[in-house]
Amino acid sequence: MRDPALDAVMEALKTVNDPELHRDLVSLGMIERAEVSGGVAAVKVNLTTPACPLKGKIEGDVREAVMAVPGITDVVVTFGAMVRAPSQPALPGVKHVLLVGSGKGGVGKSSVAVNIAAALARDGAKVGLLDADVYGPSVAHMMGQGAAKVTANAERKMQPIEAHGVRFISMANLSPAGQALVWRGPMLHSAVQQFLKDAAWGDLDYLIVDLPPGTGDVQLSLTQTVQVTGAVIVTTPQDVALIDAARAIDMFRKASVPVLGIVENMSYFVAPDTGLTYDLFGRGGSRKLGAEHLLLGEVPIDMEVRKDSDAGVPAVLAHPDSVASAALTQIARNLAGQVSVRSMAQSLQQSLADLPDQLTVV
Ligand SMILES: Nc1ncnc2c1ncn2[C@@H]1O[C@H](COP(=O)(O)OP(=O)(O)OP(=O)(O)O)[C@@H](O)[C@H]1O
Repeated sequence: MRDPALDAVMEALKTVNDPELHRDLVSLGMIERAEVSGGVAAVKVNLTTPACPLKGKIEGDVREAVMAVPGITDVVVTFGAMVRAPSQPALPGVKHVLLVGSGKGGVGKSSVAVNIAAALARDGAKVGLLDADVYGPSVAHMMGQGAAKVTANAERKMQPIEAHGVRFISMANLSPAGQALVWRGPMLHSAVQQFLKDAAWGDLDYLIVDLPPGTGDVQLSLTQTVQVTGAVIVTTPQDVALIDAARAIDMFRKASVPVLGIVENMSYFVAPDTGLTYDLFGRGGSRKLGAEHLLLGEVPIDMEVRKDSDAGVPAVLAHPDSVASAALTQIARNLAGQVSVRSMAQSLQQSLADLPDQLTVV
């Protein structure tokens, strides 16, 4: 028997749009459960990522729409999440490979990659982190696992190390500490292949890859080895960094890797004693990279970010309430949001392509 109160709640939910996907929650299949009992509605929304940047807005919109239904006196909104895999998942079990690159060194690419990974994992996503910065691997140290060694499992696959809720592999955990790696292109190609394909990553929503700075062999090798969902470019706002960042963007464009957004690191500095803000490198400079590139966020220079890195705990976990950590957390969520939008657009395109020819809109 149909429940008219439940029907009315479902009708109300059809008026609530996902703010990023611009379609209603019902037709997107995001309402996992809706019940009405004694005037109280219980609605479970299945998000496209646990790191949804607009969870609060969706909750507010659902509440408002359902409370407007006559007879409803309260509404309880709960959330679940399932990251959608693209039609061609990157690797078996790995839904999305996301590259973190930069035009030049020292702009904070590894710090951003580590904090994005930790923030997504804290939000409930299954996250891996591959340190492909084979010349200057710093991820192991930043994760507090500089001395750990990668072992082989029963299937003779590399077993990623786990820390802060993230599975990761870094060259630093394979080579004796302090030894420089003198590798040439083909060796690098096979090392990156092995890290990706011969590691027991297990099921992952996101595999974050910390690339070496610049536009070289490793970057190309990666884009040729797996289906990459997209790349993030980390830059400081100063002109010399932006020129190199533009080069990195161009490289990804040529390799057909979508650039999902820009992270402006070391954007500004707030003096802890006076509270005054200094735009040391010219805050907002990354907008010069062009309006078509989404700015995922601006991270201030914060001594805690550096200290936490050195102490082996990502800042988003060690000091979650600092301005820099809040920015990094929001960047991770904005990135997850971009991945959802891309996946949705891809699956819509796919369903259009699957339509019989006579139905295709011309
Ligand atoms: N927002 C920030 N505030 C303060 N220190 C930062 C910030 N971002 C990064 N750092 C520090 O700057 C240094 C360089 O950062 P990181 O190693 O992440 O850069 P990178 O671009 O990956 O460098 P490389 O190209 O050499 O691998 C580190 O000491 C790091 O702790």
